Amino acid sequence: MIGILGGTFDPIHFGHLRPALEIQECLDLDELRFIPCGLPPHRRRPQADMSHRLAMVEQAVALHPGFSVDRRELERDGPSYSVDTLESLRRELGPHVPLCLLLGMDAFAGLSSWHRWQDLFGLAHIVVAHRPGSDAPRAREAWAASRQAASPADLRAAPAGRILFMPVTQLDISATAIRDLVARGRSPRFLLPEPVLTYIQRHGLYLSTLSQRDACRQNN
Ligand SMILES: Nc1ncnc2c1ncn2[C@@H]1O[C@H](COP(=O)(O)OP(=O)(O)OP(=O)(O)O)[C@@H](O)[C@H]1O
Ligand SMILES: O=C(O)c1ccc[n+]([C@@H]2O[C@H](COP(=O)([O-])O)[C@@H](O)[C@H]2O)c1
Repeated sequence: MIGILGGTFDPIHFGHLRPALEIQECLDLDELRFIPCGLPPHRRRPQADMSHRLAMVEQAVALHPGFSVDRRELERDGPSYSVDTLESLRRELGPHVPLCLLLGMDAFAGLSSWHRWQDLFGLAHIVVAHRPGSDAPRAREAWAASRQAASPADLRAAPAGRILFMPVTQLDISATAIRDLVARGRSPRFLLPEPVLTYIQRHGLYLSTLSQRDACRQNN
């Protein structure tokens, strides 16, 4: 069984990595692929370039065997719709391999606004990680009634179509808060892996315009 976690990853942080690891272990996933999106469909353009976001994801996934990076959304033009990604994965994996799309509760709450959202269930299971401040009781009720899986074993029994809610360790970490800390000259250390922090510092990512000017002056 394969899991995928899509995200803007601007930057990747422990709020992505720890729940991903817990879900991978709990579901006994053979592989968990992180899929950085090229052009996020429902939000402003990312602050860091695609190449930087990819490099940070690569640094992070290298820390754990069983994690990998899938670049297909970066290599496609147009908005990175999940349904297109799942269709291309399904073509490669064939119809029988169980595939799990991992989402945080905040992303799950907006699922019915996604491009061709009804088709997602024919392509993958949906595994929802609880996230601090993001309970979505109405979305849960609406969706769970017909599709909720009772256990990880239910997911293995079919290639797609079920929803599983996973009570992972609650980490109140967001990429927005990390970008904000850096822009204010504060350290985001211990919210994200050290190699990712080093990468951010080395490339001067997320600095405010003022700090960018200072950094440029220091480099010249
Ligand atoms: N702390 C967290 N706990 C659980 N899930 C999370 C957490 N942070 C992100 N996710 C989930 O990971 C996926 C990718 O998230 P994304 O890259 O947008 O990170 P983010 O921290 O939400 O970013 P931003 O603050 O820029 O919106 C989404 O499904 C999101 O719900
Ligand atoms: O397919 C869609 O319409 C769609 C709409 C919103 C978000 N997504 C996907 O959901 C994942 C998390 O998105 P985000 O904006 O929270 O980083 C990422 O893989 C996006 O491509 C997908």
